[in-house]
Amino acid sequence: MNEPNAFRFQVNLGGMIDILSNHLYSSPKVFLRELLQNATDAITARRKSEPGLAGEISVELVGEGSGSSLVLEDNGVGLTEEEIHQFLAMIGQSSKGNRDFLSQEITFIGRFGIGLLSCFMVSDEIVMITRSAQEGSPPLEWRGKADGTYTIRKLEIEVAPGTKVYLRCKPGCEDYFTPGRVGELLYHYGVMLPYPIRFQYEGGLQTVNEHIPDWLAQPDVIRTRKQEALQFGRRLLGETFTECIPLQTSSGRTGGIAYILPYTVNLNAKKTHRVYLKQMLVSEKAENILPDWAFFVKCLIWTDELQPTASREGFYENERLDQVREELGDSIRRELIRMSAYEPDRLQSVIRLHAHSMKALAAEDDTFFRVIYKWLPFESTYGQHTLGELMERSRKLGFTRTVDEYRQIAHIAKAQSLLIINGGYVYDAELIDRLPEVCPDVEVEQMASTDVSLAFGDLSEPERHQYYEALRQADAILQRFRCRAELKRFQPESLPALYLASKEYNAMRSIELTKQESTPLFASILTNVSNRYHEAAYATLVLNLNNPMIARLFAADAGAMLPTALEMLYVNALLMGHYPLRKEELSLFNEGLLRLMDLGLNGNN
Ligand SMILES: Nc1ncnc2c1ncn2[C@@H]1O[C@H](COP(=O)(O)OP(=O)(O)OP(=O)(O)O)[C@@H](O)[C@H]1O
Repeated sequence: MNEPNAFRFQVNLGGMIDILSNHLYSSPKVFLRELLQNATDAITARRKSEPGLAGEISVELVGEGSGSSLVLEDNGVGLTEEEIHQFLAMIGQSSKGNRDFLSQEITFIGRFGIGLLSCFMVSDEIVMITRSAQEGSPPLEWRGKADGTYTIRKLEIEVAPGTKVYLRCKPGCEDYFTPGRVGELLYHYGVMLPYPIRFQYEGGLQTVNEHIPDWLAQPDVIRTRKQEALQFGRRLLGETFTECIPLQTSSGRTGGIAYILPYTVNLNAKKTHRVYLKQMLVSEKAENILPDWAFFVKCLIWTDELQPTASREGFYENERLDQVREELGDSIRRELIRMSAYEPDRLQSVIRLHAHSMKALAAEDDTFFRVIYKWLPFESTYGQHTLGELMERSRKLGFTRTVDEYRQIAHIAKAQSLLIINGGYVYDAELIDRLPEVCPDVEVEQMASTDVSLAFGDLSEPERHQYYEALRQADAILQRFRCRAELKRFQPESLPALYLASKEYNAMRSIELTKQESTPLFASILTNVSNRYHEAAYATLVLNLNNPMIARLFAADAGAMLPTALEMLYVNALLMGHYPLRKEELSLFNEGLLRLMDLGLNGNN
């Protein structure tokens, strides 16, 4: 039998570059990151056999904008001709040998063998002059083109070991070839690099990473040098901060600074942090490096133990990352606990801005909850207060589980000085529920709208007789809404009527509201469902005899006025309780209003 022919895959380099530039890298600017990274790796590799070598990276911009060139030189390990064929010209092949994703040892930053291709986003050709540090290696010139071809030639010149990369500005990329932009990007990516980077351009020379901040080795020093650390954060993250927290893992291999955001952020806000691997910025948008609750900080993190993904915009989810995330979270938690003991005012101002984050953390961590519960703010019928302040007012705290329930009873509870907390926002009810574990002398009780009726005063026997007939009429008027009328006395006087509904009734109401917006088929299914609730479903309109208008309505023979007045009171009570209105209730309100105006005008005539 004939052997099938074996062919090699061909790579369309143009297509490959398009994939990288449009789908892998967030912007062409990353070419400078990749070049700095290669230079750093090359120096690190050479220092393995020559530990005393002082690494150096120099960048030169010749000209500006179109027609200009950028040259990046390092005194690293260089490349032999064989290595060029094997690593440089082979896409996806790297000399850096740490492909093992589980490896704990990360010597080099690069490892995918694709980084250099990013240079094609800003230049049509990459020219490299390199001389390997191996004894007797000749200087070589490699020219790689975006069409996938390359040439190599030996050079008859004297050069020291190392590599020089030349890029000529491609039309449309002029912005990346100006001194301002190059200087800014070099700082951005290389400010923490251990090897000095010098940048030369027409009329200027600057050292990018003159002072490597010493909090890299010991993040704790920012406690005594806060202003410096805040300024560092402003330069790198472009925001003005007033608070920062040192971060460090137990291995000492990951550290950083967490800057507390000076404004309140949404629970779902994207959390992005800037991460330096081996002191080189690899990720500006790392999302997965801190616990979810830490959405109130923006961090600078440096590590030598995490594996970046090929795009560098995240890190591989593995046990190591889990541990780092946990320990960085611990650093933040510990600092907040420390503040509670020594700088409570500082902690309180953080809580005021980031209550949501603090509650998320307290919900997850009992110790933290015990430390900060007093300062957590809650909405209550006594206003917006911290739990500590509310507990000073009463050792018995009522709370609701939903915002709707709270709204339905807040006005009446307020009038009766009943302390009820709105537990409807995320984490709130959960935390209140746990309060007695922390403060055994505090009682908490979940309240439903039907519970406030406990504070209603019954009518006297003669009153009951007096209003019997009017109440019967009122009951009949409200029957079509499956609502009963009751006459009571309660506070505040200004509230004429209160709408109370059982859970079943509320369920039925919301099914009916959905029915009004559904297709006929779905509506008939919903009818079957809501029928199940009919038996148990009831609502009550409690009319307040303390209210002068209700007193007049029931005392006098209201006659023609009674049905309209009751319907209006019913709709008004629904609105006060924040219940959504059904179609017929809305039209009732409109018609009722007109009818009352009509009656009023006729009466006045
Ligand atoms: N300045 C340099 N000095 C020495 N060798 C270099 C230099 N730049 C590139 N190389 C060689 O070229 C290879 C390919 O580089 P490239 O940037 O494409 O990938 P990488 O750095 O290995 O991995 P990654 O894609 O993760 O950055 C490297 O593995 C290295 O062997």
